[in-house]
Amino acid sequence: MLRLQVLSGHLRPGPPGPLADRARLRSSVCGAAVQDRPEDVVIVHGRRTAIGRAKRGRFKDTTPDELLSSVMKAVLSDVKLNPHKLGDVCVGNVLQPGAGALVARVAHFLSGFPEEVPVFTVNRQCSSGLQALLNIAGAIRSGTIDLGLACGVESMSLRSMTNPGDLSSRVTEVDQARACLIPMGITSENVAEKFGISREKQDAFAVSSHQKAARAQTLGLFKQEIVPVQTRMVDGSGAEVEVMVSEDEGVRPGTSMEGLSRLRPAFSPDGSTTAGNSSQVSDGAAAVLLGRRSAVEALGLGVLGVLRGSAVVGVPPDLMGIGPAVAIPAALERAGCLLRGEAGHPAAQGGHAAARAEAQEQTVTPQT
Ligand SMILES: CC(=O)SCCNC(=O)CCNC(=O)[C@H](O)C(C)(C)COP(=O)(O)OP(=O)(O)OC[C@H]1O[C@@H](n2cnc3c(N)ncnc32)[C@H](O)[C@@H]1OP(=O)(O)O
Repeated sequence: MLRLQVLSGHLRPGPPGPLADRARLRSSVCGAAVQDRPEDVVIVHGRRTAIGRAKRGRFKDTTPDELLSSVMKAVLSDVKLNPHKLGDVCVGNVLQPGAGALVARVAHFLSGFPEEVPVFTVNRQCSSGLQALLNIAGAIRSGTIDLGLACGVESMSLRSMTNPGDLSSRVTEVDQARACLIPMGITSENVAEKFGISREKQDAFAVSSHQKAARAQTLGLFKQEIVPVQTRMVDGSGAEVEVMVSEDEGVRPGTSMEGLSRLRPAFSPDGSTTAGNSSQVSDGAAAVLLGRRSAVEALGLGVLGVLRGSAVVGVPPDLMGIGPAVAIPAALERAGCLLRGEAGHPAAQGGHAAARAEAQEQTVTPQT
């Protein structure tokens, strides 16, 4: 939707700006490179829940199957598609048992989807939802299915990140295996140190990010994509109350450099990663409907975008946050897209939060 159009705008030559319509989308660098083909994998529609603050927000007592079901139903109902038309459903998840396989199938039936439509789940850590999208796209490309639903869901309120599960006692004998056990906050510190990303730079990025999100909220730009969810939560007095969740909870419009500078490092006494410049712990879900262009057009559905290419690249576990800085240039190259700036920027070769932002600033101009 709007977000897709803005991202495509980043890839156009000249100053970035929102694309007004589909014709302009097609004239973007990626779009111009390839003509429409019946076998294109296209994006039809997508919705998400609001992002709740884990453990303290209004989704803290909502189970992930309910979050997931709300977006699964909304996407199909928006485009008036009978769920029987879905060839497959893939759900990305990290923390729920078995990557949320049971959560996904329960959500499927809570949504009123038929049993003939299968569901599977995938865990590629932070990229699990994206991987779900690639799995559905792959099945469309191979001719296995015509249409599919790619989703992602997480409840960080109801599950913890701390239990690594059963691992060999030899995990400490192999450096890279041992590095897989490093907490993510420390990997952020490693990235900041390796790429010289100062506390000031991280705080500045956080301020800019909160400002953009607050402005978008004020302008109502997220309304189109957020599915309002009616749920229940236990409030401070212990009473169960009914709530409607329709706005992201992590946005702090009053965020300032001065306020952020007062926060203590969250993971290491001498570190630079704080509660203010970290990714937050959150609860939420999203779903995207994909299909082969020929099947989508035969059903009279619209096309929001085309999946031109994708790439997955492994990175050192102790620097795991740099993933997007390496994978984005690789994906754009595979898609035949041009990058604004230089794909060879040092942080693009190997960046967490601000480092990743640094690389992206050099390759994809941030929207103001
Ligand atoms: C590839 C990937 O993305 S991997 C990432 C996976 N996710 C993670 O690793 C999660 C990392 N983040 C975390 O673990 C947590 O967010 C932490 C540990 C950094 C912080 O957790 P919390 O202490 O619960 O953070 P919380 O958001 O509640 O903020 C704590 C306090 O910091 C201060 N604070 C936080 N943000 C701001 C801000 N923008 N401006 C000013 N003060 C702030 C406030 O005083 C806040 O207390 P309040 O909510 O009562 O006002």
